Amino acid sequence: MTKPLPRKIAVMGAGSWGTTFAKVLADSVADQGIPVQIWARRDDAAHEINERHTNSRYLRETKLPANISASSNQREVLEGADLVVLAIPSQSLRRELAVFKKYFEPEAVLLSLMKGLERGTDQRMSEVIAEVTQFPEERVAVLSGPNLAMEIAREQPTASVVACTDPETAQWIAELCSAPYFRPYTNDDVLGVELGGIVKNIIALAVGMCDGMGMGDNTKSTVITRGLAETTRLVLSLGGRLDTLAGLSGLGDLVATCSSSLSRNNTAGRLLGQGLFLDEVNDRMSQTAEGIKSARAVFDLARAHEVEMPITEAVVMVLEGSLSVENMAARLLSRELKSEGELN
Ligand SMILES: NC(=O)c1ccc[n+]([C@@H]2O[C@H](COP(=O)([O-])OP(=O)(O)OC[C@H]3O[C@@H](n4cnc5c(N)ncnc54)[C@H](O)[C@@H]3O)[C@@H](O)[C@H]2O)c1
Ligand SMILES: O=P(O)(O)OC[C@H](O)CO
Repeated sequence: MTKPLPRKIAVMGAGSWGTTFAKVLADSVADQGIPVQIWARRDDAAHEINERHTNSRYLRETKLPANISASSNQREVLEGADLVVLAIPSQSLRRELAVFKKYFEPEAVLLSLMKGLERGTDQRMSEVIAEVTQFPEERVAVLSGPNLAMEIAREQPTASVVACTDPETAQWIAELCSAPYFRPYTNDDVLGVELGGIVKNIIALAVGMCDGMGMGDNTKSTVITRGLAETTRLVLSLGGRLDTLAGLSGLGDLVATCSSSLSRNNTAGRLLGQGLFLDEVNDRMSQTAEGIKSARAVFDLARAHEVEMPITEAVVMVLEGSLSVENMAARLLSRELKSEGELN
């Protein structure tokens, strides 16, 4: 361990990923006697975690380890926490941070699990965190990878990536979340890791739309591959690295999300492909599908940097009602022919 062990770990958000990642942490640090405390918005969710060691709304019957507790009081959860994990919907982060930051320990490390881009500012979550808290980038990290919460809650093996510009911080976090069924790698390309996790949600919406319209595996593979190409163009133009996109937080997460019926983004896309209106899809989704809100921000960011992202553009048009799902394929296929290797 490169830094001292944390006295306590706080996880802000008791949804499916916040609760599951709290379990990963708790399983990882159980022998070291480090408590993991979850902040739940609702009292009844905190009560259920404390009394029954379950969070049935999100994780059904999964039993949570004994060293996890919960509270709906932000101050109680954050006081004494040297590692703070943030797992709430991306569009609400800025507002919630304004409250959380009053209780952060001055030397705490902040870790984002979120995979959205802020609408209006086009900022990644690590950028929002740094701006609102004024914490130095050495103490702001992100975790991203092929991490469907329900599979990890069932302890099915997976890997992920902890990214921070400070390798020592990334290593410290990786050691704290290394469980028998969860293997974290480290990376210093924060932008590449974070954007891979954001854009894959939009590509998963597109894949879901194709599924919903009854298209087959050639179509799916084409969207995934060309989705990776446009993600790569964006990441490279903003200073991220190509090898990051070939890794778990790039290709790995893209494949998992686009293939899985557990994915909320894939599911939302499928419902749109089946002909539901966006309002109807939103009504049916009880959980966060980040791509729906982030698509416009990603497209704006790409345009500001003159990066072509045709799949993202088509998804934005479908979401905003200026293109029907039925016409999406025709629009993408009628573009000017080009060489596959062109990254710009
Ligand atoms: N679920 C997954 O498999 C998974 C995996 C990796 C990353 N993520 C990312 O983690 C983040 C959280 O996702 P999740 O799956 O836990 O979402 P979720 O919808 O399951 O839960 C969201 C949690 O945030 C709370 N919340 C909702 N609105 C809020 C608000 N306005 N302010 C504060 N809290 C609010 C909810 O009460 C809930 O506890 C997202 O960015 C998602 O993309 C999810
Ligand atoms: O359910 P989704 O679509 O938010 O995807 C969950 C994770 O990001 C997969 O890694």
